Amino acid sequence: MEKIRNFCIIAHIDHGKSTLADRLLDFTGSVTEREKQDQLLDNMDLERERGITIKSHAIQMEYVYEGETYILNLIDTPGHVDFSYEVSRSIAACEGALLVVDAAQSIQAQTISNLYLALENDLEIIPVLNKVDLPSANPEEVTDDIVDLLGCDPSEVIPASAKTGIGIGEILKAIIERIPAPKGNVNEPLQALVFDSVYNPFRGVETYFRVMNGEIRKGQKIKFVATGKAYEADEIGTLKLRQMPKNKISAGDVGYLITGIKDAREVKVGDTITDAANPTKNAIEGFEDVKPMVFAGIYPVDTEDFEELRSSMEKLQLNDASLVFTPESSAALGFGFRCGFLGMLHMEIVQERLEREFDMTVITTVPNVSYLAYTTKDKETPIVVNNPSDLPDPSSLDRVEEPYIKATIITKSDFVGNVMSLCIDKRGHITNQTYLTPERVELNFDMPLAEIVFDFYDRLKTVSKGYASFDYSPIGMRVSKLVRVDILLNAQPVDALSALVHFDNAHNIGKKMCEKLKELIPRQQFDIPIQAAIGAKIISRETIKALRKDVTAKCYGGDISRKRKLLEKQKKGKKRMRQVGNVEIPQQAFMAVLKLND
Ligand SMILES: Nc1nc2c(ncn2[C@@H]2O[C@H](COP(=O)(O)OP(=O)(O)OP(=O)(O)O)[C@@H](O)[C@H]2O)c(=O)[nH]1
Repeated sequence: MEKIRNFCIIAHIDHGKSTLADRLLDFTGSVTEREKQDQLLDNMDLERERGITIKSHAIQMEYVYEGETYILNLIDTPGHVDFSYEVSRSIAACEGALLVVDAAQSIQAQTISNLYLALENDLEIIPVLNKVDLPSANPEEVTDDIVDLLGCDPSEVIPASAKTGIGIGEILKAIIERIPAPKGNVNEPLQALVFDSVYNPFRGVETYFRVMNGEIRKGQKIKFVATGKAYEADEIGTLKLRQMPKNKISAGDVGYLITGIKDAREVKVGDTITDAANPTKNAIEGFEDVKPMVFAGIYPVDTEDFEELRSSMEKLQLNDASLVFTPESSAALGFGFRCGFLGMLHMEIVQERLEREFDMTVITTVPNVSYLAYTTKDKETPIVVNNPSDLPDPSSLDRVEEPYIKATIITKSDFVGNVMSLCIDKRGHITNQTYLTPERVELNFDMPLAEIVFDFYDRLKTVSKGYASFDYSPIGMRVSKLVRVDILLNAQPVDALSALVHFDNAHNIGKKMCEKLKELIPRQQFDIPIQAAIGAKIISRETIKALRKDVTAKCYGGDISRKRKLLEKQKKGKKRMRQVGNVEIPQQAFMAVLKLND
């Protein structure tokens, strides 16, 4: 165990995490030249075909230092804020972290948020100043920034280039000398932390774990503490470029487990694996069920495809444990599902996979966050509102609470004004402002999650000309004045177009919604009034004027095949349209509320 080092790499996006990992693998000879050319690529093709993530989640290197062979386990952390809980679990499996900072860009929002996670887990931090080869690098200044942030000595910061290989030997030396060896007792009952899992269509769920105490043996009867389920460890092993089956993995080490589990939901990141017969008394602390943050309806374009959609969603859930869904029905769209996602990125991935892997064309409705509503009858028991139609009638409503987040934004001082007005526009309250250097400012805001899940990040990039980085973490529920804005087309309410918005913005949003829908809904053979309403009160109105579009008008003469082609083309264009009453609504219209500022 003294010869094992478990570490992760934390960095802001694009600061060179993956490139550094590759360089470490090269330097330790974990990939031979041939493997680099042949097997690595083969492996990747295969993985691509099977639809498994190409990146490895943990990789083991061997490195000889001062005559002793060390085992270095590099544990990968997911990069996107949607998956921050998973980052915290990966971090919990390590004793140390390389904090990679780009020598041209210095410290950014995710550098800080990931650093805090690492410090909470008592990790030894090794600061790496990457990209020193860049002409635009500012090594002295950025080193000062790092020293200020960590309170370390400037000599502890390792200048490196993941591209040219500068400093890689120094980094390996620091990993061995500065990161403590894992602690743990081989003689105690098995206690292993699940930090990741992937779904492999041929072998079932592969679970990645770090043994904290005891050991896990091939064939052992094991149990997952949170789910309470027991399995046989069919195969265990360590992860090099490919899986290396082993007979046993002991305290301190990292490995994979295959048990024939076919449903990803049975393996939860953060859970503890233990021996079924002699279970540990101390499950690893801090287990959390991942909670979806964003909800939206998914409906088949063709109502007849509902059952097919259900079976596709069930299959998708087998390998995406964080996807949740329940059937719902909409007067406008018929039967579909209300789905919960970790964030907007996750929602896009799910929609994309339904189309690509299952050939389903779906309509997604306006996403919203999850609210809690209390009625005057019962002011204590909340009603969970994941769908605008679940909001109780305003007359019976006592109060509504919405989720808030703490946002961390780092930007240049020139853009502080712009960023502040954006955040205030998004109902944010500034809580802190710190000058990291005379040019760089860290701003903290408390903001409603609902305001940032949609277009916030894009607008932040615009107002800061790209010089702002952003991260957030949830801070609980707060009371808010919410109303539901309904949309009526041809005097018929279209429930799938309803949105929950803050009262102060409701009139403005209602007006913009009507204008946007007028743009997006194609003209039809009759006038279509569009109205926005809060309860029975109409707050805005537009009209789409009638038009008859005859696509075959151009086809004079008798060429029937050409005419058919045009009609076919027109049918395709309609694919993502839904007939609601006698109005055809294209997919974009259902998302119109998100694009009001375009
Ligand atoms: N010049 C120079 N470029 C580098 C260096 N390290 C990484 N890069 C480049 O920086 C870009 C981002 O590097 P990645 O390794 O993909 O960064 P990452 O942090 O893994 O990014 P994500 O995976 O998107 O989070 C790539 O274009 C790299 O080629 C370096 O030391 N010097």
